[in-house]
Order: sequence, then structure tokens, then C-alpha cells
Amino acid sequence: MTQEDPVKFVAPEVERWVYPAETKENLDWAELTTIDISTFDQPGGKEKLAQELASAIQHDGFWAVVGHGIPKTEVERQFALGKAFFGKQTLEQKATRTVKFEDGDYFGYKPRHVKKMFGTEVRENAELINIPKFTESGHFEDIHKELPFVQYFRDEIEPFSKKTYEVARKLFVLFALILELPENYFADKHKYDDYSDDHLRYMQYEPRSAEDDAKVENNWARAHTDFGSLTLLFSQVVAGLQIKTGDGENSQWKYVKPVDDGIVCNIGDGLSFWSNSFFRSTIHRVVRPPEDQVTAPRLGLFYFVRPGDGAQIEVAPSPLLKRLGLYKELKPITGTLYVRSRVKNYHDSTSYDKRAGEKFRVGDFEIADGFE
Ligand SMILES: O=C(O)CCC(=O)C(=O)O
Ligand SMILES: [Fe+2]
Repeated sequence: MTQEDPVKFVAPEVERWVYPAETKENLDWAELTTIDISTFDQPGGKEKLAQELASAIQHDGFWAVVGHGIPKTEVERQFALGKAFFGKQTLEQKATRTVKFEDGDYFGYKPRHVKKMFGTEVRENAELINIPKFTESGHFEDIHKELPFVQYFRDEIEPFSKKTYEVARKLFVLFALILELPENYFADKHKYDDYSDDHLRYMQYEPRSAEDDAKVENNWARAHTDFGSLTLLFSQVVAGLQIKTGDGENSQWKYVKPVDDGIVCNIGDGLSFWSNSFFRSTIHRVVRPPEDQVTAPRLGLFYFVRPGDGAQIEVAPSPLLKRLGLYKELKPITGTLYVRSRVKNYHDSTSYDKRAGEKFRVGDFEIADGFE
């Protein structure tokens, strides 16, 4: 696209979002802990919530949050914006700023079908837009300017991004309490106004034929752990997300259930490193939805918290970890370096492969990155 020939942005009409119907199929659902964080600011509230979360964070690495205070109408409006973005903008209008996987830069638009899967001719089927934070010092203004849809709806997207981060901030306090650290230990390393690759994401999977799906073992997103510190997934009605529960031979894939007005959260690599694997960065994947849900696109709304420039990843000097014999001194690595290296390693190729048995490592920090 040349200077003389800019893509013309046309504001789409945004229709009210209606959630798809829940599946009638009897799926093997994961039993996830739900915490109601409306009590967070009450006396003793966060300590009690930390207790409620402690087991889930070690074993499943996934849990649900309700009572988060973000009005349902605002969540639905974000789904509506996502639907309008994918459905009503042309490819050119969507692709004014695309991800740069070669630099580990995951901001902007990623079209679908750019990569093959599992050594077949079948292409992956998700498109997404990752919207950087709106920081006080304007770290990402240049990127926002390249995304006219985001500029146009900024009055709604910016406050939503900040409110979602605020839920994450409360969870960071709970993580610190669980590890008996000063309560802002993790929150201070993940400030909204600091430089980091955090993003609000709209993501839409386009259904594939059953025949193509079968060639890739019904995988819509290959098994992975999340690269950042914490992921927030606004309740997804279309089944397909599965988490690997249990260990070794006893492990099983279980489906994540929709949680009315809830946010499903999971630990990413960063918090697994800070806790020397005490917090579990759980392996998950997305598979072809059940037949009563597979006809429509599957739209998701997320906030990914990533450790940034100011976050040194190391094992946290936690009294609990010390008592458990899990504390050790490792050479710290910078959050942004880890995240960008991981994005590049994972995405910068022409196909998504299983990589069974592979590990990804930066400095002293290593995580499994290949699964059968
Ligand atoms: O689409 C989903 O439900 C999950 C996607 C996911 O795991 C990811 O993008 O990291
Ligand atoms: Fe994920």
C-alpha cells in the first residue's frame, strides 16, 4: 500500500451481539473453581479469595472469575465490535497493521489461512486482532494509529482494556498472597502504564469441513501453554477449548464450560517461572466444536497480560516456595525478551507442527512446547 493509496476506512454498522446457543452434547467438562472477586476490597476479602484460588492455580492452572464488575452490556458490546470487525471490514481494511512474527511482534491483525497444520495441506482457520494497551505515556500510539477500527471505537475499547486489566491486577495480588509475598509483588511487575506486549484480542475461527478437520485431528489451535503471565478469556459459549488435566498417563483432555457473566483465566509461562512451576501453565488446545455449534464462526474476546521491559523473570523469593524447597536463584530474564522470543519461535514459520517432545528455552527458563 503506497502513501497515495491509503485504505479507506468505512465505519461498520455494529449489530447487537447475541450469544450462540449452548451445546446440547454431553461433553467431558473440566470442573473449574469459580471465585467471586466482588469481595476483594472487603476486610479479609482478598486473603479469603487467595485461599479459594490456591488449589486451582496449582492443579488446573485454569479457573473462572465472576463478580468482576465489568457490566455485561460492555462485554457484549466488545463481542459486537469483534463481530463487526471480522464480518464487515474488508481484508485490506483489517490488515492495515499486521503482526510481525519475524520480530516476535504480535500486535495488529493476523489473517487466517496463512499457515498449514501438522504437515498437511489443511490451513489454520483463526483470524485475530491484538490491540496494545493505551498507556499514559502513549507507548503504543503509533500502532493504534495504524488500526483505524481501533481509533474509531477507541472511546469504548480503551476503557474496556483498562477495566479488564484491573481484574488481572486483582488476580496478581491473590497470586502474591498465595506465595506469601508483598501483595503488589506481581502487580508492580505488570503495571498497565508500563511497556509490555499486553493486548486485548478479538479472535474468530472460521469453521472448516469435517473432512479437513479430520486430517488435523480436529485441532483448531494446537496444544500450547500461554506465553505471558496471565490470560483472561471472556466466557466462550462455543465449546472447543480443552485443557489437559492431571499428569502423565492419567492426563485427560477436558472441555472448558461457559460461565455466565464470567471470565475464564489461566496461568501463562511467566507465572510458572516466577513460581518454579508451583503455579501451573496448563496445556490447552482448541478442537472442532460439537456439531450443533460448528456452523457459525467462533468469536472470542481475551486479554493477555505479558511480562514487559520492567519485569525481570526469576524465581520469586517466596517464603512458601522456600519451605517447599522450590526456591532457587536463577539468572533473571527480561519479560519482553521472553515473550518476543516465544512468539517468534512459535509463529514464525509456514506451518504449525506438533513438535512433540520439544522444549523452548531462554536462559535458565524452559517450558515444554510440543505435544502428541
Ligand atoms: O480460542 C480459545 O478458546 C483459546 C485460544 C488460545 O488458547 C490462545 O489464543 O492462546
Ligand atoms: Fe492459549
